[in-house]
Amino acid sequence: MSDPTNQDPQITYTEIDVDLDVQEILLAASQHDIPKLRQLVRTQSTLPDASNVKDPETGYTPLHSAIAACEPETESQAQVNGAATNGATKPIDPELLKSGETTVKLLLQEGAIWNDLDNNDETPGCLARRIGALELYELIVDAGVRAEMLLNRLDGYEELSDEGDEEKEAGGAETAPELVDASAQQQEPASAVDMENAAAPANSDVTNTRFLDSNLNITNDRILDSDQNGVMMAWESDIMRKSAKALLPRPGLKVLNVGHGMGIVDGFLQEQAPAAHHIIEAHADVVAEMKRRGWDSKPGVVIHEGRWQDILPGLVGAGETFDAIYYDTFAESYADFREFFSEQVIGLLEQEGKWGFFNGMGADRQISYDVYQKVAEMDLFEAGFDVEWEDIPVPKLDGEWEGVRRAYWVVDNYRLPLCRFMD
Ligand SMILES: C[S@@+](CC[C@H](N)C(=O)[O-])C[C@H]1O[C@@H](n2cnc3c(N)ncnc32)[C@H](O)[C@@H]1O
Repeated sequence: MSDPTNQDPQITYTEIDVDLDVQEILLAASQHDIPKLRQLVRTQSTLPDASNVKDPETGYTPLHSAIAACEPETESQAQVNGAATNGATKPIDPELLKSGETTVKLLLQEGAIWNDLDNNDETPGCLARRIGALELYELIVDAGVRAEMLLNRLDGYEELSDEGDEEKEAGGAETAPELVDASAQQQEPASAVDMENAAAPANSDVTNTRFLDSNLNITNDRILDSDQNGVMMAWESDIMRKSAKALLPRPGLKVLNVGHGMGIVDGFLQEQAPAAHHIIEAHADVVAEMKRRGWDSKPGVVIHEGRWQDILPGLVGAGETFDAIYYDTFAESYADFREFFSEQVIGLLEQEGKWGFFNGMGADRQISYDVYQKVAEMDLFEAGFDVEWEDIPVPKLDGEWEGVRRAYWVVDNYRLPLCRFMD
């Protein structure tokens, strides 16, 4: 057994120094003391990553501390100025908010991670939103957009390189964490969110292939993969109905749906009486189920068995075009989605056509949802599309997740996208 009194004094002093350094930075951040904070994070600190230190008890980073300092007091239930109150929250002092903004901007410039988690599972943006500091929330969202755009570009850059490709395809190289829960390990910040299920790893090729090789559990109200991830759930029906109606406003149009799942959106598309209805589906179990339900004998329906990556070039080559396109796949990354709209939709959509997608990116945390809405908007713009968003309230889903590995939907409103070619 070791003797606890026999410690190396050097180590003890170093630990104390490190702790004091951390507390000094966090204090300067919470006091919005810009000169001191700048000095500490730039020059004075011996810490390797001074902008991202953490309080061991709360998990607060300097960003958390700067934002938390703006939290308005709750007027005491008991008495304020002698009168009883209802416990309402006071507005944030404008001066405090202003100094908070300057501090947050400085920290972001100095490399503070926008989505690091504290011990309460909150990112700095979550904290800002909870206390009503919306100006600070927007600063963090913008930082998230910049980080994600950069990472997405770097991801594309890596793909151009020949070297190491085999390793990447074998699943060895791609370790970038997903947008939401990677936040705690954000020295290598997040990237490549999954389009729907944030529980699935972000390596699109390997993950999609593994998903397509796995057995599915298909019931009346859900499809689960072999890891109990929700592939599709009946609570999404209202979203599917509204998407189908927005895409096909009148009968006689030509539509393409990518990803049949439970056939919910395809059912609603059928109700709009399309002249032709193409469906691409890659999973053998889903294809078998759709045939069992007679989809292959519905008038005007054409089923393409396989991945859209393999099917669409043939359709483009054959000169097929559509008035409406819908995209809702599973276990694909944002990079796949971007490839879909920037490389494929362009060749398939009629000039006056409309297209949409299941907008589940980052939906297990409001700030991630907001960041990815902006990222998608910018990439859609770059690819030549305008997008309109319609907010649809999502009912409370508390009972829905029983038996599902992870709740992939947490935010209050679904933002339904409707995209068109720019004028
Ligand atoms: C979320 S479900 C679609 C749900 C559908 N919107 C509905 O209303 O029921 C996703 C579907 O996409 C399919 N899928 C996944 N990757 C695909 C790919 N690369 N190409 C085509 N289909 C794919 C899955 O097998 C699954 O059936």
